[in-house]
Amino acid sequence: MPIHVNIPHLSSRKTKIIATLGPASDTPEVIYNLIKAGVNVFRLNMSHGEHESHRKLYTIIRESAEALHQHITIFADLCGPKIRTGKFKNGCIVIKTGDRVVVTTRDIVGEKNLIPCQYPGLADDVMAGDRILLDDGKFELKVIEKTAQGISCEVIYGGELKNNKGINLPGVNVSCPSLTDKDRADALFALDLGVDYLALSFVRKAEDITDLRQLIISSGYDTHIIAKIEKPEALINGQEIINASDAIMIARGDLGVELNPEDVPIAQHQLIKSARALNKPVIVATQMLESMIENSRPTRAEVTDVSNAVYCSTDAVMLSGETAAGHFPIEAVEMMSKVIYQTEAFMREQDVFGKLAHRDNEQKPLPFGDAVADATAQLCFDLHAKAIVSITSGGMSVVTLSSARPAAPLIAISANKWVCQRMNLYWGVIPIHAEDAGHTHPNKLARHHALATKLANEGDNVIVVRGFHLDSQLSSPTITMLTL
Ligand SMILES: Nc1ncnc2c1ncn2[C@@H]1O[C@H](COP(=O)(O)OP(=O)(O)O)[C@@H](O)[C@H]1O
Ligand SMILES: C=C(OP(=O)(O)O)C(=O)O
Repeated sequence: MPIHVNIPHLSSRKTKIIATLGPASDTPEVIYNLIKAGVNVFRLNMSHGEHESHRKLYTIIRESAEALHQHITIFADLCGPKIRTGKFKNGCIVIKTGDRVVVTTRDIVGEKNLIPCQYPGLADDVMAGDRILLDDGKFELKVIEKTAQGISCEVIYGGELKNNKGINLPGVNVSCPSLTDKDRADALFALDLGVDYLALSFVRKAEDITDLRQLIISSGYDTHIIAKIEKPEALINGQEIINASDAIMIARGDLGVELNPEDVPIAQHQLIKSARALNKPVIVATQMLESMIENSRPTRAEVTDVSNAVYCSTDAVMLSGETAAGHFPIEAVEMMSKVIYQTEAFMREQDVFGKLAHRDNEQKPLPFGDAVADATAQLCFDLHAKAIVSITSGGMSVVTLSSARPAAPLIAISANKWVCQRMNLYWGVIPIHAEDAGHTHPNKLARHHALATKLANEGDNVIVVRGFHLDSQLSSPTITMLTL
C-alpha cells in the first residue's frame, strides 16, 4: 500500500497553501498540477457554481490526491448572510460614476443601470444616504430613494461589475439570518459529499457557529468548522467565536470593506495571535497575489504580504480569484510556495521556530496540553530532533503540538484517513495514514514512518509523543527520544 505523505520536497514547508477552484481550474489536469505545485487544501466556494459542478471538482480532487499519494483537505465555503448581486446579460455591466442605477431584489437578469440583488431584505435594511459597496468595495453607490422599481442610487465610484459579486452595507445592521436556507442545503450537500471542513461566511457571534455545529451533528457528521472573520461584530466577539470554531479565516476581502483598510493589518496580527493561543488554525485570505489574476508575476507588495503572513506564523495562506478565475493559477501557487520556502528558511536561520510557543501568550498558568506542547517543541530544539512523531486518533493533540510551532516537522500518524485530511491544514503537520496505528508499538511506527518519509535518517533523533490528553486529569503523556 502506498504511504500517503506530502511529496518529500514539500514536506519541509510548514505554512499550508489553499487554492479556490473555479472556471480557471476545473479540469483534472489543472487540479493535478495545482497539487504538484504545492496546494494542500482546496476551497469550493458555494457562492458560485452548482452542486453538480462542485461534486465534479470534489471527485477530481480526491482522484488526483490518490494519484499523487497525498492527503488533500477540501472545504466548502458557505455564503452565510453575504449579500451578492445577481447575474447580468453577457456576464457584466459598466456602471458610470455620476449615473443613476436601480438595485432591485426582483429575480431578474440585470442590464444597463439595473442591478439585481439576491437578498430580498435589502430595501428594508437600507435608508436614503446609506452607502452600498460592490465587489469587495471596488465600486460605491449612494442610496437616493426607495421606489416601486427598487432602490435608486447614485454611482459614486463606477466600473465593470460582473455576475455574483459581493455587496457590503457598512454600518447597516443586516437582518438576514446567519445560516440561510441556501446554507443549510449547501451544508447538507457538502457533508454528504465528504468535505473535511465547512467554512461559514459573515459570522457575527459564537451562536452562528453553534447553530452550524448542531446541523452537522444532527446530520450524523463531526466535520470541523472554519469561522470566517469579516465583520466588525466578529472582532468584538472574537474570543467566543474562536473558542466555538475549529479554525478561523481572516477574510480580508470583506473585512477591508467593513473596516477601514488601515485597520485590517492590525486585525490580522491580533487574530493570528488569539487563534494560536487557543490552538485554532488560522488562514490569511484574499488578494494575496491578486495581480496574478492578470499577470504572470506578482507585485513586490503582494510577495511581501505573503511573506509577512508566514513570518507572523499563520497556518495557511489562501488564493481566491488567482486560482479560481485567473490566467496563471499554477504560477500563482508556485510563486506562493517559493515565498513561503524563502521566508521559512529565513525564520529557521533566525531560530524563530519553537520560540513562538504558547508561553508567549498572556495566560498564566498555561493549560496542561499547551505546556506539554511547548516542552516538546523545546526538547526538539535542544536535542536537534529531525522530527516529532505523534500517534493520534482525533488530531486534538496534533493541533496543540502544531500551535507550539516546533522547528522539526510534525509527523501525525492516524488510523483514520479523514483525520489525516483534516490535520493537513495545520501548520507544519505531515499527516500519515497507517491502518495499524492503533495496535503497533509507537516507537516502531515512528521509526518506520520517519525513515519512509525521508524526514530522518538512521542515527537521527526523533521525539515520539503519546498518551497526550489536553485534560491534565486524564493525561499521562509519554515523551520519548528515539534514535533511529
Ligand atoms: N465555482 C465558480 N464558478 C464560477 N466562477 C467562480 C467560481 N468560483 C470562483 N469564481 C470566480 O472567481 C472569483 C474569485 O473567487 P472567490 O474569491 O472564491 O469569490 P468571491 O470573492 O466572489 O467570493 C469570483 O468572484 C468569481 O467571479
Ligand atoms: C474570503 C473571503 O470571502 P468571499 O470570497 O466569500 O468574499 C473574503 O471576503 O476575503
